[in-house]
Amino acid sequence: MNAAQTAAAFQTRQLGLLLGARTVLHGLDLRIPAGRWSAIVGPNGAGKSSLLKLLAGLLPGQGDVALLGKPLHTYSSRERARTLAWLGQNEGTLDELTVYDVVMLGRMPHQGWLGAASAHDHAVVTEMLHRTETWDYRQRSLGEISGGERQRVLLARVLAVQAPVILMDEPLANLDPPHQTQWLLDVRALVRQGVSVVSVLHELPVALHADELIVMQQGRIVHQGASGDASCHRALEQVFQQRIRICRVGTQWTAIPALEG
Ligand SMILES: Nc1ncnc2c1ncn2[C@@H]1O[C@H](COP(=O)(O)OP(=O)(O)OP(=O)(O)O)[C@@H](O)[C@H]1O
Repeated sequence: MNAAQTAAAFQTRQLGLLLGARTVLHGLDLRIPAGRWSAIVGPNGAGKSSLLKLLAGLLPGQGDVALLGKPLHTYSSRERARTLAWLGQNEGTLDELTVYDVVMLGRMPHQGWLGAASAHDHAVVTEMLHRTETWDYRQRSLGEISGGERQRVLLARVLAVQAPVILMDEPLANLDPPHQTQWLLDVRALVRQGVSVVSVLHELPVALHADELIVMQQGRIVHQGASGDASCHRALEQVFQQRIRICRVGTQWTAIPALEG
């Protein structure tokens, strides 16, 4: 086990979020292991995206967040951008940029303030465009490609950061089944390299492949544990109001709609 794996990717203490009069997150004490893939799941409005944004330092909340053993607020913005890569939802401001330039944005934390992209930066961008099968669109603007193609470009940008910690909010949105499978394989490869991946997912059959699930409901964590554990499956069925069943298909766990009664 290397040093990054012995530390937690994230450790929170009494992490809370109040939006207007509404308590969105209720004092969460959470440890997310390093070098693993953790998937945050739960019903609409449970607070999943809010939690991810607080872990990324994108929203001010109450309480503390430590990233790889060090308080998040003590990171410089540049150091944080190198350490933690973020894939969010609805990033509409990039529409005018070419696909190539969007992926090159992932290299910015590695460049000097006025520095041009290096040959290494171009090589990494090229590799990630090929890996996400977006190379053919590289000269088109982000606003001129389909939703799934766009999602793959944003994934390429996140991969181009080559950060030890990656946060992804609904990374499978608009991806067709083969690209969902590819995403799963990419995440596994990242974890094998020691990267910590935390993703918010609605696709339970994919989430059930994570090392660990964090199950949320109404701003609280109701379960955290291995995705294959029976207690985890019961927690999922409970937060989704017994309207899904977790069952085994071959060697895999999956979720199906509970159509009976
Ligand atoms: N600006 C806001 N003001 C007040 N409440 C908000 C605001 N933004 C979000 N909320 C509320 O915070 C709660 C958590 O929202 P969040 O987006 O974190 O949930 P989520 O679990 O990611 O949901 P979904 O699965 O629908 O994406 C929801 O009840 C939402 O209505």
